[in-house]
Amino acid sequence: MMKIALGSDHGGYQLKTEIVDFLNNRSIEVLDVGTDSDASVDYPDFGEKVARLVANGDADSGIVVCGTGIGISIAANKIPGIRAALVTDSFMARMAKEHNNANVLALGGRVIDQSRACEIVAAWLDATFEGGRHQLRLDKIAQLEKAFCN
Ligand SMILES: O=C[C@H](O)[C@H](O)[C@H](O)COP(=O)(O)O
Repeated sequence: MMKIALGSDHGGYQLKTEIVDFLNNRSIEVLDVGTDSDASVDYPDFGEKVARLVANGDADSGIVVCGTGIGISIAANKIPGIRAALVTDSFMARMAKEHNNANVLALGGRVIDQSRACEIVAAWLDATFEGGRHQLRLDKIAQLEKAFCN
């Protein structure tokens, strides 16, 4: 069964609960790292938790949500091996997988509604990485990571 790590701050909490239901309906196992309420928390803590689960192979991929999706995607992208993509529509979601092989999807709980979020998650899950020229570009990103992270 596919496993997805899911995390948010308070700005993404409500949308996260709706995504949990959507994933459960698709028989996907959800590793929910929190947050668990609307109380104010710091998005880097949850971006890190999701990214670590994906980077170490405990989850197949991840979804992170904050108010805009910006801060939590920046945080997740600091973990080596993570390609977090902030998307706002299903075309971007499909491209994030087909071209960028994004292993973390970032969403804005104050930007998109539940139905848009579900369309986006479905488009990302159902797409397939195309490889080829796109793999060469991902290899360049991996080289950048090697050069600047130790
Ligand atoms: O990129 C950051 C996120 O959008 C946060 O969810 C946002 O900055 C939180 O703002 P506040 O603390 O004012 O609720």
